[in-house]
Amino acid sequence: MAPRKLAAGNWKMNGDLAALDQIDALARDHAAPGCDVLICPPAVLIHPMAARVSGLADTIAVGGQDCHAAASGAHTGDISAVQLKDAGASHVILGHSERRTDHGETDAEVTAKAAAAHRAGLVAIICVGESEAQRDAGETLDVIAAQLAGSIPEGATARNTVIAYEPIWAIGTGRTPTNDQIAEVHQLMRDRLTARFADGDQMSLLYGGSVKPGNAAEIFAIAHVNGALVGGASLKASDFGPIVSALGAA
Ligand SMILES: O=C[C@H](O)COP(=O)(O)O
Repeated sequence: MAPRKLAAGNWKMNGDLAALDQIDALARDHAAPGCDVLICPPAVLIHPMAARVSGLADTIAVGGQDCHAAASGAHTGDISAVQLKDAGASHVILGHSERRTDHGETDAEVTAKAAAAHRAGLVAIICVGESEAQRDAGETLDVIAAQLAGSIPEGATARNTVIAYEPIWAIGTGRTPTNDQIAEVHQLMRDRLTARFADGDQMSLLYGGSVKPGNAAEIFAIAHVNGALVGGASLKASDFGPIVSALGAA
């Protein structure tokens, strides 16, 4: 079985209730059979967005951007995977570089969060990616291999886990790696996942970092790129829709 195609939008700390209209426009204008579509809005929008998509003919999944490793407890400001599920989420992004940088998240913490997501019945989208200094130092493949080894729990399967490669220097910058650089990392990820997990050959691998309507088709043609994790261009249906369509056509 081939990995599932996934177009995932990460709204980060953007959007409000009025922005939910983008969901209607996306569903109306950009159906892409055979391609899963996911939006991860700020936590306060998960439940209203889930309610909004439940009325749509073409399903759009809703996800969180982080979760705590515990199911409940005295953790002010945090949200558990169980609560995300209860609010209507089916996925959660974990280990995004902005979480690793802004909140000091370690590989071990990402693993614990992913295990919690799996226990709650969520698909964990686990992010890895090198800094510009690491790429310049020729350390990219070692960094990615180490993050993969350290950030994925043992119970991961192709059904409950997606891996996203996001070079930190490409996020929100308008810069992207060359196709060969993306291919090299995605081949490494496929090899490592296949070696470690029984169905690692079926895990979806996303590329993220300045994906736009203008470069999406080219990126989706690269081997072992099964979709995208999109930031800025996921905020408007007029940008995200063509990316979804490009993935559907790939
Ligand atoms: O999670 C999404 C990524 O950080 C990519 O963001 P971007 O598409 O704005 O570069």
